[in-house]
Order: sequence, then C-alpha cells, then structure tokens
Amino acid sequence: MARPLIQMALDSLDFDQTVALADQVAPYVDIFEIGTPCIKYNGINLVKALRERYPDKLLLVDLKTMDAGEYEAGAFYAAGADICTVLGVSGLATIGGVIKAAKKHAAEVQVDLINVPNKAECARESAKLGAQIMGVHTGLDAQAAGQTPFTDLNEVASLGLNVRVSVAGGIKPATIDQTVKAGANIIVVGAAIYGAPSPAEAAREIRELVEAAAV
Ligand SMILES: O=C([C@H](O)CO)[C@H](O)[C@H](O)COP(=O)(O)O
Repeated sequence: MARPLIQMALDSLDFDQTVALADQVAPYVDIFEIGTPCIKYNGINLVKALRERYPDKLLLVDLKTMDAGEYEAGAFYAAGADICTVLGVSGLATIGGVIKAAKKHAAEVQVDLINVPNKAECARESAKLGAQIMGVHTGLDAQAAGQTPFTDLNEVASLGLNVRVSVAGGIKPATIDQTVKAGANIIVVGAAIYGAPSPAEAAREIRELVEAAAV
C-alpha cells in the first residue's frame, strides 16, 4: 500500500510560532497546512514566507472558501499554494470557481466535506467537476462535542472515486492504524503534534506509525 501523506495543520495565530513549528516538524511531514484561523489572521504573507522557506514541501491553504471561489483562491495559488480548500456546502458554482483558479496554476483543490449533509453526493459531483481531493473533516467544535471522522471516512473512501481522500479531526497516534486501513491518502494532524511536549518527537512518532500501518 502506498504510504499516505502526512499533513501538519498549523493552527497557531502567531506568524513566528507557525514558522518555528513548521521548522520542527518538517523532516516528518509532507504537507504544511496553513489552518483557517491562521490564514485569516496572518494572510497571504505567510503563504509567501512558507513557500520561500520550503520550496519543495506541499503547501495547503485552508481557505474553506464559501463564495467568490475563483477570485478568493486565485491570489493564494499565485502566492504559492499547491492546494486550497473550498467548502462542499458552498455549492458547485463556487467549487468550480476554485477549480478554475487552480488550473491556471497547475495546482489542486480540496473540497472540505465539513457539515455537508450528503457527503457521497457532494464528493461525486465535485470529483466530476475536477476536484482532486475530498476532505473528510470533523472540525474542532464538532470534536469538542464528541464527534470523530471515522464513519464518514469509511463512507467516502468506499465510493471508489478517482480522487485522494484526506481525513482530519483529532487524529492521534492511537487512531493512525484505523485511518490508514480505512483508505485515507492524506492524514491531517494538528493538536496531537502541536500540543505535544515535543512537536518534533510527536511528528516522528506519527510518521513511524503511518509507515508501519501502510505496509
Ligand atoms: O481544519 C482544522 C480546523 O477546522 C481549524 O481550521 C484543523 O486544522 C484540523 O481539524 C486538524 O487539526 P486537529 O483536529 O487538531 O488534528
């Protein structure tokens, strides 16, 4: 089985702390995600800074776009984003706009299925439009209410669409194995790394667990 990519969710509001955390975990992760609160607070200069510092890492900007897809995402692709996220609940016109912007930069689109009532239908339609990644996502507020992404991950991964499936929502060492076996292609980890006493050590452990589960 191909090893799923590991995505580090950078969810701090502080510019320098975000870059410092990226530096600590860089050897172990494949994708840096500039999280939604972080991109709203710091803006496009953080995209440019991480792009310049890490020319060879994949960079995902978690815009969670809800409207004006092409207009909003275009600037972030131009600044160096490899992937931008658009909300599934935004609808196909907005998703199509982000796909159009991505194409201009030979970049990719992730549709975030957070709070989408019919995830299978949204994933199918978005894939037909040309989105490359479906994001199964239990957000921080839903996590606080006790929800997890695993049932949705099983459903979306079993659709057999020609897309990669990303999963986010409280993923931690104890849930890596089931996440890999459920068919996730991209595993997003935030708090389990940045909240650990040593983020570098936590990222190294996640990497080892993903490699072990993917044999
Ligand atoms: O996308 C996220 C959240 O909605 C805030 O933007 C998180 O980055 C994502 O949930 C991953 O973080 P953890 O759940 O802490 O692993």
